[in-house]
Amino acid sequence: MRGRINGRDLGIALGKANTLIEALPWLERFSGSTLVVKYGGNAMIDNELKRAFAADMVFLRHVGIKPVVVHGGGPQISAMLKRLGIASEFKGGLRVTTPETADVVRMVLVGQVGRELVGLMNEHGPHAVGMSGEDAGLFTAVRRPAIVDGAPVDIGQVGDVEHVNISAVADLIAAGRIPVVSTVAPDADGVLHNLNADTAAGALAVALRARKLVVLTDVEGLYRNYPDPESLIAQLTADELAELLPSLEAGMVPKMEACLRAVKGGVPAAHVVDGRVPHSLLLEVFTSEGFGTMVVAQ
Ligand SMILES: Nc1ncnc2c1ncn2[C@@H]1O[C@H](COP(=O)(O)OP(=O)(O)O)[C@@H](O)[C@H]1O
Ligand SMILES: CC(=O)N[C@@H](CCC(=O)OP(=O)(O)O)C(=O)O
Repeated sequence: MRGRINGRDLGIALGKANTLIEALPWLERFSGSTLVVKYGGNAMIDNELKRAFAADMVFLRHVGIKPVVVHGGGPQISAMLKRLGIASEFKGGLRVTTPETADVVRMVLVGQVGRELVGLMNEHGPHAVGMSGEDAGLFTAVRRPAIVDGAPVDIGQVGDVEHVNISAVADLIAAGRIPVVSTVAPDADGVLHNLNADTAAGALAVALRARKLVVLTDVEGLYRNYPDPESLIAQLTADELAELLPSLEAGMVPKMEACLRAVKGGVPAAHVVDGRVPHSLLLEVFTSEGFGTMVVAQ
């Protein structure tokens, strides 16, 4: 039987009630809106964190917000390539992708990382549906080079999102499901491309006219002078970010480009938050203080 709140516990109980009521204005504001959440491979540290993430997505769904998950898996792909004796190489923050690498990327993202997240969310009920850019024509890719020292360098089957077929996810959202998107996609000729997950999340947030893009990673947010902890940026505008971009290092480049693309494409706010902190997404969405770094149009 449930214990009843008694006088001794009242302080703690009122604290819980205050936490719930602090969320009210944010629930009112965001209920009914679409939230694109990018869950980075580096933030998938242990099962407990992944479970907390899955519970957060289901929580959002239950309070009337429409989460769309785009997951990464860079470290997981690198681990599988190593097991298979295939070298990993990155240029300008993007993986050099041969046809053989592309097969491994698809196998790990679709068959392993995406599956696991879908399974964790579905422990709460039949909520999540996994799909990749190949399903229902969700993404069409266009080959992109890496930018190294200001110059384009060919890195194989790596793509940007050329076209999004929003009906592929809109139908799932309308049915009350949580789409969990793995970022591989065919180009116009049907050739499989590896999409950076930040890039794909930014493009999807714009196409879906999302209310927010939230990127979960393994740092507290964007640092002006990485890794000086004093230089963490709480908020910046698209113009300020555009100015800062050329000075950023590898992993942060696609992430901040995605935030910029989202905000310039009409998404009111893009956030980078620390996915190593359990429930960091709830702290960002439902507290007045917010969490991590927020990018706004102006
Ligand atoms: N200015 C910066 N602010 C924050 N992190 C930075 C910055 N420059 C480089 N980084 C690096 O970017 C990493 C995050 O990118 P990445 O490793 O690709 O993560 P994810 O798997 O979440 O996409 C951080 O762990 C950090 O080492
Ligand atoms: C082109 C490219 O670099 N694709 C990424 C896709 C996965 C990803 O983006 O994962 P994270 O978000 O965990 O970094 C890769 O192959 O690692």
